[in-house]
Amino acid sequence: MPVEEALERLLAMAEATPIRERERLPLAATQGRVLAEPLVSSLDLPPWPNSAMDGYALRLEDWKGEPLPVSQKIFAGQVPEPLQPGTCARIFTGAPVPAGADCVQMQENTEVQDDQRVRFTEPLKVGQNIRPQGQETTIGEQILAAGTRLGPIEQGLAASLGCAELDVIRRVRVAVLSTGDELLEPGQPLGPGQIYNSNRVLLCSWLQRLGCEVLDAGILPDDLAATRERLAELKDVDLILSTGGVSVGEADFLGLALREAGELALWKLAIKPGKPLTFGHFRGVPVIGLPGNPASTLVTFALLARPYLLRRLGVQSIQPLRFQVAAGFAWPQPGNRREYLRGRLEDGRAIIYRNQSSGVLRSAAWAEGLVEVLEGRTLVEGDQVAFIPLSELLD
Ligand SMILES: Nc1nc2c(c(=O)[nH]1)N[C@H]1C(S)=C(S)[C@@H](COP(=O)(O)OP(=O)(O)OC[C@H]3O[C@@H](n4cnc5c(N)ncnc54)[C@H](O)[C@@H]3O)O[C@H]1N2
Ligand code: MOO
Ligand SMILES: [Mg+2]
Repeated sequence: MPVEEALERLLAMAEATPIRERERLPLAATQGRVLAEPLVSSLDLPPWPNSAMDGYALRLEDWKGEPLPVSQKIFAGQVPEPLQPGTCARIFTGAPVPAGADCVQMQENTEVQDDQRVRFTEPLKVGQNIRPQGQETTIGEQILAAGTRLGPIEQGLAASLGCAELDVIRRVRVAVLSTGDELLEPGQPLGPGQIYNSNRVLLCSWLQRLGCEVLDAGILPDDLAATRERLAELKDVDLILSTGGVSVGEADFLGLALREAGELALWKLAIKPGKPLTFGHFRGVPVIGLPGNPASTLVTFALLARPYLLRRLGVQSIQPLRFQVAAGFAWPQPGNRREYLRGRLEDGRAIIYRNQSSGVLRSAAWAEGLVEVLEGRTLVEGDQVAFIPLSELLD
């Protein structure tokens, strides 16, 4: 199955089981969360016309080339008197423009005379250096759509509109399961035949960055009965995300357990790394089985599980930024799967890590992004390839 089709099917399944429960949170606690309601402005921004510069406010008509006396001084936070005709007002950035004034000259373009009157040394236009009321936002305008993910910028924007709390979709509850008899948690001495579990922490901390509630379901031995049992225990979650045990080996039981339960939906993708990615349900709970090789786990989580999770929350824009760059490497052998090579940009070209084995997580730590090579494609140096920054995928 081509990658696009797999993604479409995953997204369709996500849309069929949207998470709708919401909670009201203090603004500062909404980082990474998804807006449940459109954010509509209850004020004009700015609420009143204000000065964009430190200088002098005046009515242009009053200025006939002669210096003007200063009738008041207005700081940000103060409420000015209406401007006396024939005068100017000393004004500072962010201070309200007095009624009657229609432009501000910055102080660099003025000279204060000995008699304290102000001479304007440069031409002026109506509206100059005034930020009009409602220039950014007017009352009733929709500022952010429901389904927007909140980050520092959106939080800042909500604060500028006076929101102290926001309604967000509750977190997705994800159980993370690592499968494999060979796995050992870091911190213990490695025995013969063992390797440390790297997928667990990789996924748990990635999910946390995405705003998920993570339930660490530990390590599952390679055993069909144990797999069935553990899957059955994880019934209060929105998704079971496992790694390993999805290929065709005699110790790969995850796909088998789903097939047995009659709910295996997706298997064998034209993606490298990540071919055996598995999606299904176990007694109604969605299960995504990521392939166990660490780089396969990473690529399939980034490109398939992440958008699935975001879509469960109602997020519409899930496509990461990608751009075309010149390949700084050759790709002489066309593949029958779409490849996501761990690469970086050097002198404007994409170069790739020397070892692209799906077992080598170090390739991704070295990389700045995924270089997409389409199925059937060959490349000579200088050909255009798509580059997806990893930073786009991590949050
Ligand atoms: N005969 C075939 N063999 C394999 C095929 C195939 O099509 N035919 N596909 C290969 C591909 S592609 C992949 S990817 C792997 C996927 O295998 P599984 O998802 O079943 O994963 P495991 O076999 O359990 O483990 C694979 C590999 O990854 C290591 N691993 C697993 N979990 C972790 C973890 N939590 N932390 C670190 N490393 C982990 C595990 O030790 C294995 O080395 O199958 C190929 N085989
Ligand atoms: O798809 Mo497996 O693609 O070697 O990592
Ligand atoms: Mg296997």
